[in-house]
Amino acid sequence: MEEKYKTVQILQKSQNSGVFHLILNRPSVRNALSLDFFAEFPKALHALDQNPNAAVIILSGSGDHFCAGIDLKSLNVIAGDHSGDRGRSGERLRKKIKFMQDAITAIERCRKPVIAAIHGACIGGGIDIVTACDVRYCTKDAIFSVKEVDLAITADLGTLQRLPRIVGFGNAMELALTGRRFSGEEAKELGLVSRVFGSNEELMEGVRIIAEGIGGKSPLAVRGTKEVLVRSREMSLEQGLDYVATWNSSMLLSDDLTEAISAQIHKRKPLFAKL
Ligand SMILES: CC/C=C\C=C\CC(=O)SCCNC(=O)CCNC(=O)[C@H](O)C(C)(C)COP(=O)(O)OP(=O)(O)OC[C@H]1O[C@@H](n2cnc3c(N)ncnc32)[C@H](O)[C@@H]1OP(=O)(O)O
Repeated sequence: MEEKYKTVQILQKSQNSGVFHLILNRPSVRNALSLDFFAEFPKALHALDQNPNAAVIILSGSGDHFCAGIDLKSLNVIAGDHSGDRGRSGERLRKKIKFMQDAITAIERCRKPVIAAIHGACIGGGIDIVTACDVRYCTKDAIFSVKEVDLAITADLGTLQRLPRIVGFGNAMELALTGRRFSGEEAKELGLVSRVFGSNEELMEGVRIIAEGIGGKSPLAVRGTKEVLVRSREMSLEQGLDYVATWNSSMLLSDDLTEAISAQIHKRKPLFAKL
């Protein structure tokens, strides 16, 4: 039985496809991110990571928007504790920020691919989330903004680290310094999303097909591809090549390789054991 969450929801829309939906689920406040969210989100991802039936995760928002960023009412709770010694209250605040960062990084730690399906607004903390995802798609009417600077905040949950690696340093700097809104089409031009869909229905259907395609591949090869790509960002070319050689020195011994080759030769669909 899946755990019940207040801020997110896990759904499996079709049995056996391996595709699970993780939905930001506070539509009345446009899926704004409360402190509860930062506790529940990594738990939900961990549950999916550990679920052998889950091969791919689609992350989306319920209602009219993907995510309105940090819950502005929680910001007071997060940053408003000035009690006691200033050094100690600073240390408490640092601990909270690290806890929130960790919740977003849980996306990268998840062994299964996480695909963001973005519609409507994706603002501030929403950008922190989608830049940690493995693949991003959006609707034509999606609106993005690295909004933190307008709230007198230096974005601190990953956007300033991950966005430049996706759209390039200059583009990330311009978006983060201006906080300006940009469209789904511009997000595609920048390389922030891989494809733009005409409507939310088309987005969810298109992403489902893509996710099912990935879900039908060798779970070990998919896991290895995510792991090696994410880890290689921090490595030199030589270190990255060394890492993948070590990785494959065990993974290439798996039954998946023989199954994939046999399926290719016999022109049939491969069948892989779950992870
Ligand atoms: C330590 C710090 C860590 C992280 C920091 C992250 C920083 C950020 O995330 S910065 C970004 C903050 N977010 C925003 O500035 C966005 C604010 N919201 C909007 O711009 C709009 O709501 C919208 C997302 C464009 C959607 O517009 P619309 O559909 O017209 O809805 P509204 O009528 O504006 O809102 C409906 C309802 O939701 C409440 N709400 C919206 N956003 C938030 C939010 N971020 N936090 C809390 N509540 C939010 C809004 O107040 C309305 O509530 P009612 O009670 O119905 O009035």
